[in-house]
Amino acid sequence: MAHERLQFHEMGLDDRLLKAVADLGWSKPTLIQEKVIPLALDGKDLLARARTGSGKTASYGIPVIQRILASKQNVREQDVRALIVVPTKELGHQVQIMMRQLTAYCSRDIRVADISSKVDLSTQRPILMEKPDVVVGTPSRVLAHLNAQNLVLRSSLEMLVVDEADLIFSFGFESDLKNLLCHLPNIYQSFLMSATFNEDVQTLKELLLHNPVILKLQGSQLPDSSQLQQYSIKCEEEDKFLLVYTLLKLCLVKGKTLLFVGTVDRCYRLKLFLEQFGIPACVLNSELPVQSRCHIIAQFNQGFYDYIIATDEQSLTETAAEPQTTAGKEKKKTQKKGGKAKDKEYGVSRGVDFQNVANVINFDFPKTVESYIHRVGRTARADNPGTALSFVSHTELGLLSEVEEALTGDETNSPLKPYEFKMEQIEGFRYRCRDAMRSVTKQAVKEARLKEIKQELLNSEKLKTYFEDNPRDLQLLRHDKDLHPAVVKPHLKNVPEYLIPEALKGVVHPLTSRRRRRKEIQRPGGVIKSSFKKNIQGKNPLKSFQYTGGKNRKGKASQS
Ligand SMILES: Nc1ncnc2c1ncn2[C@@H]1O[C@H](COP(=O)(O)OP(=O)(O)OP(=O)(O)O)[C@@H](O)[C@H]1O
Repeated sequence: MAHERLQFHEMGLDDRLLKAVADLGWSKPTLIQEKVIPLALDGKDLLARARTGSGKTASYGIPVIQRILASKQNVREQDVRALIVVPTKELGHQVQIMMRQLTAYCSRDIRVADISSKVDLSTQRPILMEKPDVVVGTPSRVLAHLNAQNLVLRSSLEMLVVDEADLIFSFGFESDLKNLLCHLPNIYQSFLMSATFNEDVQTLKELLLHNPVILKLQGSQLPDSSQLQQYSIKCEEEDKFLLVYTLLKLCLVKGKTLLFVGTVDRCYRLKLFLEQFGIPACVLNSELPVQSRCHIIAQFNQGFYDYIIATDEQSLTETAAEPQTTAGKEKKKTQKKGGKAKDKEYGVSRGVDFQNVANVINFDFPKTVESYIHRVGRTARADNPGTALSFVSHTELGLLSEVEEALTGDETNSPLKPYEFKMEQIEGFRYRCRDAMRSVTKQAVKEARLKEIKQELLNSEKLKTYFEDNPRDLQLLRHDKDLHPAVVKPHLKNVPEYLIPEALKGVVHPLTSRRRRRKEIQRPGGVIKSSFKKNIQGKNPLKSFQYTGGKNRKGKASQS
C-alpha cells in the first residue's frame, strides 16, 4: 500500500507556523521533516541523517518554534530556550534566515539571534541581554559569550541542536563544545543533524543524547539519477581550462553553476582566466570577510550571478594539484600563507543553501568522499534537478575511485557516468586558452587576490552599515567585476565562428559581452533565471548532449 505522507497541518502545529510554511511554498513535508517533527514534538532526543538538501533545517526549526510557542502560553519570563550550534558563519546566517522565515507570523513572540559573526563580544552583548528565544552560533562564539556571562543557559535552555554535526569536530570545535556543555542544564532535549555519519558524530551522540531515536533516512547520501546526474571526465591541467572555457563560453552549461577549486590561489587563477573571455564570476573563499561571503551567496540566490568559483571548507591545503590517493582526515588547523589568516569558521560546501544551482563543476576533484558529497549536494536540492561534472586529472584518479566505490555501495553501477566529450573537436580553442593563460601569471594571481581582499574589506564595511537601511544600494554592489583589467585581451572576448566545432555550429550561441549586459538588465532581483527554468525542462546540454566519440562515432552533437 502506498505510504501517505503526513501533512504539515496534521502535525498539530500552530497556525502561525503553518502560514509561514505556506508562504515558503512548501506543500508537503520532506521525508526527514515527516519523521523528525512528530518525534521532536514528542520530546525525543534525535540523531538524524538525511541526504544533502533534504530540508533538515526546517525539520528541527519547526519543532523548536512550535515548542517555544507552546511553552510561552504558560506565561514565563523571557529566556533563551533553544541553542542551535553550527560549524560555520555562513550556516549561522542561513539558519537565522530560515528561523526568521518560519517565525514571520510570530516574530513578536519568538526572537532569533545569530551570534556567529566575529564582531566584538560587547557589540553582541545587548542582543543577548534581551534573551532571544533562539540563539544560533558557532561553538567558539557561544562559549565566548557564556564565559563573558553575556549568555546564561543553565536554568533556561530547553533544546539544543547541533547542525552539520559531522563537521563540528573536524573544524576544531571539540574542546569548545565540551566546555560549552558545562554551561547547560542537566536536562534538555537534543538534536544532532548530519548528512554523513562518522566517528565524530558517534562521539557527539554519546556526549549529547539520551536514549535517542536514530533516523538514517535514504540509503544514498545524494539524490538518485532521476534527480541528479553525475559525470566525470578525465583531463589534465591545461585541458581543464580548455574544457571549462568551452562549456561556459559556448553556453553548453546552462543555469547557475558552482565551480569548486582546490585552493584560494586557484580561485583567482580561474577567475582571471575566465575574465579574459568576458565570462564574469564571483569568487568565494575563506579570506573574504563574512559579510561579503553572505552577500555573494544572497545575490547568487537572487539570480545576480551565474558562476561562483569556490574553495570548499577551510581545511583545504594550498597544494591541490599534488597527488592524493587516500582520503585523509580533514585537517583542523586554520591555514596561513603569506601572513593571511583564513577564517576557520568558513565553509560553503557544507550546509549552505545555494538555491537553484543547475550545475556543480569540480574543477579540482575534492579530497575526500565527504567533501564530494557535500559539494555535489549544492545542486539537486529539495525537488530540483541538477548536474555534477568532475574534472579528474591522473593524480586525482585514486580519489575518483574512492568516491565511486563509496557511492556505488551495493549497486552494480557507479552513479558517476563518463562525460563523453570529444576533446579534439575543440582543439581550435587551445591557442586562445594558452594565450589567456599566459596573462594569468603568478604575479597577476597575487595582485588579483590582494585587490579582491582590499575591495571586499571596503565592501564589507558598507555591508555592515547599510545592510538594513539601504537594501537598494546593496543591489548595486557587485562581486564579479574584472579583477585585473590590465591583463584582459579584448580580442578573446568573442568567439570567431570558424572556431566553433562543426557539430555545434548553429546549436550554441556563445556568450558575448553584449548578451551579458542584456542579461544583467533584464534580470530583476529575486527572480529565478530563465535558463534554470529551461534546465528544469531537460534542455541542459550538459545533460542532453553526447558531444563525443564513445557511442556516437560520427562526432556529432546529438540530443538524446
Ligand atoms: N517541505 C519542503 N518543501 C519544499 N522545499 C523545502 C521543504 N523544506 C525545505 N525545503 C527547501 O529545501 C532546500 C534545502 O533545505 P536545507 O538547507 O534545510 O537542506 P539540508 O538537508 O540542511 O541540506 P545540507 O545537508 O546540504 O545542509 C531549501 O531551499 C529549503 O527552502
